[in-house]
Amino acid sequence: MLPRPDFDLLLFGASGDLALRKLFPALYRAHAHGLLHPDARIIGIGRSAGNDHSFRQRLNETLAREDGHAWDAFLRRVHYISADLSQTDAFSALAQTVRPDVQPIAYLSTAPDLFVPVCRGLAQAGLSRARVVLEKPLGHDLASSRHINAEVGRYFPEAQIYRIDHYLGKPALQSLLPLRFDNLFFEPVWHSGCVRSVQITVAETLGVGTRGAFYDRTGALRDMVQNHLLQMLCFTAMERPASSDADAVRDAKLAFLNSLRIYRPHEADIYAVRGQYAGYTAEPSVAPDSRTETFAAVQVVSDSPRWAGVPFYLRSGKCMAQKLAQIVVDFKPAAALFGQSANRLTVSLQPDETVSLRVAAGGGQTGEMVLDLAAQSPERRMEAYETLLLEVIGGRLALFNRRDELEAAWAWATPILARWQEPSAPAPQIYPVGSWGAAAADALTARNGDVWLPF
Ligand SMILES: NC(=O)C1=CN([C@@H]2O[C@H](COP(=O)(O)OP(=O)(O)OC[C@H]3O[C@@H](n4cnc5c(N)ncnc54)[C@H](OP(=O)(O)O)[C@@H]3O)[C@@H](O)[C@H]2O)C=CC1
Ligand SMILES: O=C1O[C@H](COP(=O)(O)O)[C@@H](O)[C@H](O)[C@H]1O
Repeated sequence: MLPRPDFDLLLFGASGDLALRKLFPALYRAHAHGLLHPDARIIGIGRSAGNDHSFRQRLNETLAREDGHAWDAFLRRVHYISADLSQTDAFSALAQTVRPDVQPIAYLSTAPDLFVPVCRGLAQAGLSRARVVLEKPLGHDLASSRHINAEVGRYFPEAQIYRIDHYLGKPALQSLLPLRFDNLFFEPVWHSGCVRSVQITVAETLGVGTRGAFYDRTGALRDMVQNHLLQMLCFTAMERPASSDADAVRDAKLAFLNSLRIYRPHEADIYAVRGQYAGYTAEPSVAPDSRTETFAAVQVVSDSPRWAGVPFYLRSGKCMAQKLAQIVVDFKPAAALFGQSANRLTVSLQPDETVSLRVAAGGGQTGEMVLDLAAQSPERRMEAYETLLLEVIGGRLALFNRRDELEAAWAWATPILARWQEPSAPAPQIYPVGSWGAAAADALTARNGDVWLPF
């Protein structure tokens, strides 16, 4: 077992949706499996009034667990402070609650407009040794992301900043690196000579639910594509890193992101499609005339020599037919001798965690070789947020985004977003709930003689 360092976690936004739905359950699971130091504390901070007792009661009501002993012990770790983080005087009292001899961790599960005031407040209150965890979205375009990064960088060095993309905590995505780089079977054919196309789909069945106010300002390209899908693409298409160190992997991702073609407005109209599910504008806190996209599909082009001419298709949306996240690498057919066949490698992140390879089996037959990652794993599969929280506690940066990577991703996404702001841009195409998104996305693949896979 890895060492279990002691810590005080200042969880900003503790009363919010993400903290209650994902972060506290993840911390509880880590606790219940004995992965937290016995003295480690979680100090929740929110604007709502409350104290340790009332907040524990709230957790009890929201997240009650059956196994009473572990849950009670977990609740004893949890404290709550009510503070208005936009006020500079909030921080000295917070800093005094942190034990001087343990690692402070500040997890900012708040809107990004609080990132700078909180970082400034923490540093001025003497907590500049804290590790700082920043939730996405870090800004809403390249300029705002640069601004936040520059401001946060005035108070904390890059080595203490953990920018979350929870897809990097998904085990099947992590499996992609050893799959590619540690197997002689794959790396030699991982290039435009053998790969016909790459497709990445992250589809959700639910709509925006209670997050309409946030989502309507955000949209699918910012919410999912700029971060989760581009990270999946980086793992799929980056060059071999010089080593497995955090910075070597981040250097390789950065180089790939810098190879992506930045679209001019007329190219955005050709290569990017947006859609909106029917009924979206009637959702709570959504503008009745909203043009926000709940579905985005983009053909990405890399100018790296490895990928010359290979289309990368990305799509993501809400209210789609199925909840799934997968990467499909579609290989070119070999010159036919016994009948034509093309291999296809599918890495499924969810709902199943599998790697499937379609192979020709002779006599015109093709079959799937399926590796069930979850069934094969001798260890408990952790949910992404548990993995990432344990990485922060352990001080390991490899699964977090570096500033330059994030800005390269924004540099790619921002011109498309800017085009979509223009009145002359094609409006989002309405798609039926339970479908595969805007039909116009089919034109992206059809143009190259492809279809969205595997449907
Ligand atoms: N929810 C999700 O599924 C995901 C969210 N995220 C990101 O995580 C962040 C948090 O999201 P979410 O939990 O949904 O947001 P919520 O709006 O549900 O929660 C915001 C939290 O911030 C607190 N807060 C707001 N203003 C202040 C203030 N002035 N002083 C002190 N506390 C304040 C709120 O306190 P109070 O409620 O007490 O007023 C609440 O705890 C956002 O950046 C979001 O984009 C990222 C991925 C998924
Ligand atoms: O970051 C986000 O991700 C979730 C989807 O995450 P998943 O792990 O359930 O696939 C998405 O619903 C949310 O809108 C977005 O902010």
